[in-house]
Amino acid sequence: MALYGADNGRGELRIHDSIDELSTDLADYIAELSDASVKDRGVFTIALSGGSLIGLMGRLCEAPYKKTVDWGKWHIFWADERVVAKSHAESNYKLAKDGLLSKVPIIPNHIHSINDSASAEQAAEDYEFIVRQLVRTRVINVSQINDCPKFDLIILGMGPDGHVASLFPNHSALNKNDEWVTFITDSPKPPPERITFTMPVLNSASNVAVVVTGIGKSEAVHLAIDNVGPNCPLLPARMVRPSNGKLVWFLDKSAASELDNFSQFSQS
Ligand SMILES: O=C(O)[C@H](O)[C@@H](O)[C@H](O)[C@H](O)COP(=O)(O)O
Repeated sequence: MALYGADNGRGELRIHDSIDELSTDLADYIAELSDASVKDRGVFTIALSGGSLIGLMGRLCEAPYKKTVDWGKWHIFWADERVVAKSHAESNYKLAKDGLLSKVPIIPNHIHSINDSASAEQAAEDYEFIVRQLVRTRVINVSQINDCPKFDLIILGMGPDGHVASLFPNHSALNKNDEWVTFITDSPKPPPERITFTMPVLNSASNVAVVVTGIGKSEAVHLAIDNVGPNCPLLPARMVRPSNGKLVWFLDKSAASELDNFSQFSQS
């Protein structure tokens, strides 16, 4: 059974007994957002990350979602990407293509992948150009607050160090406020070269989901969500607070186990 924590200002918590249950809830959530967005604007813009997330989204390729989701209206982006060839085992594009995109009828030119034959710096510049074009043509919504792109959904994983997308703790990319897409060449998590949406873009989305499983991330979940006082290290995941959107955490019990109110959730 899914256990829903109250929103403490750091997002809605959806804590699940099993990975299986989490995957179904995640598929329901994405399908509902897609329906609402297609009804409202005729498109659904979703930005993916890499890692275990794509496997957890796998339920979307199964019944009933495979038939009921309006895949032709989806536009796919990457909140972050490793700067490697699209055919490379480390490519987030390849991961998503093999695990999801090749199994559902998404229109090929709605899949907005990076320029994989350029340097990290050039790839970031090119990707921002693509996003700007689609903002101009209103495929991607725009935030009235800061003119940033307003994706219908940005879906993130989180590392045990609290990184999201390719925004790592204590890295200068975390403070980039004047660009939509930036690059790094020294990622602590391999491979080193990556491009990533900046924090203002993450926080401009209509919906942000952070999907985290496993005991190895429980401390970072605690630091990202609980009130941990002024000496708390500045975790990228804690900085995710959509200014005019909704944040939802999808956690399994292991990842949630160090939350201050975990015992309360587990009894509800
Ligand atoms: O390309 C990447 O490496 C990412 O987008 C990264 O932010 C990832 O989502 C987290 O590191 C969680 O990855 P895991 O779920 O595999 O631990």
